[in-house]
Amino acid sequence: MNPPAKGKPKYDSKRAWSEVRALMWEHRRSVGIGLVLMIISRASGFVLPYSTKFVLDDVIPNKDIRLLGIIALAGFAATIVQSVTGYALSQVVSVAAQQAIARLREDVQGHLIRLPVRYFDSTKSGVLVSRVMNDPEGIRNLIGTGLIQLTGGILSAIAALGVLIHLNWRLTLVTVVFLAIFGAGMSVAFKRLRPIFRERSVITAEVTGRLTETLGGIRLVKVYTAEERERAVFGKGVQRLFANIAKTITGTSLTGTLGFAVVGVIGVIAMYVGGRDVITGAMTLGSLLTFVFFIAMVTAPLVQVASIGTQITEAFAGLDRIRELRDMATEDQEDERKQSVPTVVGHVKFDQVSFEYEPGVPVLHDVTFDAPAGTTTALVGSSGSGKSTMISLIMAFAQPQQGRILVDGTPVSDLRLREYRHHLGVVMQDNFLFDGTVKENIAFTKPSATDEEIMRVAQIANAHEFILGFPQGYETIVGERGVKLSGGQRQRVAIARAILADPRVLILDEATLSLDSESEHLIQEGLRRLRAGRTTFVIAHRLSTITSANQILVLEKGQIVERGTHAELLALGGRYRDLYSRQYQMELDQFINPGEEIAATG
Ligand SMILES: Nc1ncnc2c1ncn2[C@@H]1O[C@H](COP(=O)(O)OP(=O)(O)OP(=O)(O)O)[C@@H](O)[C@H]1O
Repeated sequence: MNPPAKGKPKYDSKRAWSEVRALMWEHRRSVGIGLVLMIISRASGFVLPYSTKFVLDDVIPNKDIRLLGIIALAGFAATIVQSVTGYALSQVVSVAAQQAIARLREDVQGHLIRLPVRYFDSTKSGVLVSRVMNDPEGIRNLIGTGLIQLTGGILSAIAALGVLIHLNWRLTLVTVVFLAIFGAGMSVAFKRLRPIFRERSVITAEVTGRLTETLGGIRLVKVYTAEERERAVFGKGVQRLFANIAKTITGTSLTGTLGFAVVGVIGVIAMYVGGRDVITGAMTLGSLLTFVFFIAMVTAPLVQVASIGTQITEAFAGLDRIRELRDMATEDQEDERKQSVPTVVGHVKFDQVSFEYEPGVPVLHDVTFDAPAGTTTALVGSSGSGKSTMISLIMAFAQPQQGRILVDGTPVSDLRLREYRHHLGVVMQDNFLFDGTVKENIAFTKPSATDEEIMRVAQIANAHEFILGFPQGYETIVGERGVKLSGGQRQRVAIARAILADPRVLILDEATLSLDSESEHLIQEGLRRLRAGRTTFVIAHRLSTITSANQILVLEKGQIVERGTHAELLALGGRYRDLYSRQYQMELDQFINPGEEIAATG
């Protein structure tokens, strides 16, 4: 597991504050009501301790039962007001905060999934999940009870301090000196704790990410009996998390202890100095007891301020991370600057395209070719030669560093991606299905499709028969990533899905594994129907595909080394012939699909 990312943009507290202000302004109604309720609640909390003074100084010496009744009534009323306002406060403010969290989560997820693909390649999914689910939680502490409690704490500490000065200013001065020492200790402690708190969210994201991967690859883990290794990796992560939490527990409990010690010392001083003042008559007994109560009313909020302060720093850090993410331009935002091209015919051209993922490591070099609308271009070449990279560029997942990719004469970089991708269709080796019904998976490309449409495309894709074979038919649940279907069945659902999308440009990555001849035939037929009339790019592994392609591009180390039709390239006797005799001839010898003999020999 990696240490926390270094070289991150610096934490911008000015911007964070302005964001918090904006957030509070947006929720000014509930924050305002919350503040009023909090002030009423805190003020009513003063009544009971302050009435002690009257009971001791006025009621008892004068045996004034009437006044005692009034004080008791006032105390009772204040308690009710305090409880009701306290309840209303949490209702108004907490609900508003949760609503804001829900909205922010929606917002962040919406922004995240519109970011360019390269961002997902370079960021762990655990981190992304945490960005959407955990970081917005911080809001709770800002517009929820956190900041209001903080304000309330500070206000009531100030008010209580006023009462203390009124009761005995000398004693108050001594108290303040000790509180200042406590405050300084707290500030040092929290300065040290803050980075540890921040690191916690990084560790949590990493551990969650790894756990998600382990579960996603559970079959691989089991086959290679890697359970113990995965447990150890997870254990290490969890221990790191534990060590981090342990540090913060030690830190916070130390500050708590310091708080208790300070309160104790202040209590002792109050008892000693105050006791002498009572003896000398400088202070009444009632004032002394009230003083002691009010010391607690000053210190308790201060301790609270320190802990809420940490939560608020956490919240700031979370919002800061969200801001970083939201500052990244989404593909939609980039689209706004581009011209709208509603129709795509499907004429694709690569014009001296060069591309690298990592600076200085070229993956494609000076690739030029023309794929007229409706034709099929087969990409062949050894592993790592750049076939998938070419496909990524066609899907506009990445932009070439040099050269242009033109669609109907317009550079892809000038097209609105949303509009362009609307005309794309894909069928990959490992077709991703979502956990839902077969019907939902086919309709993924057109949610408004009718049952008849879905059935029609399933028939064209040769999927209808096997779907009807399931007891639940089209309502069969396919399981996460489609695990409940066979590879060939998944492939056919993906073909149906692509047919429904009715794309102008089609991308196929043929399966490398041999399927039994029956389903192989059904899939080939489905693909043939899908390809008809569409510009198709296919990473070809099947002989029937390359023989029927309009052009074959032979890639080697990111360059096109040969191009032409199957017959032309065979006649050339070069790299393609080599590949052909090694790969396809073997296939031809072992396994001939119906109809292929003619194509292969023809
Ligand atoms: N996201 C990425 N970041 C960095 N390098 C990458 C990335 N994806 C691919 N590459 C590199 O680019 C080169 C070409 O990979 P590509 O996947 O295009 O090859 P391919 O011809 O499709 O191979 P295969 O037939 O094995 O799928 C490889 O050297 C690979 O390591």
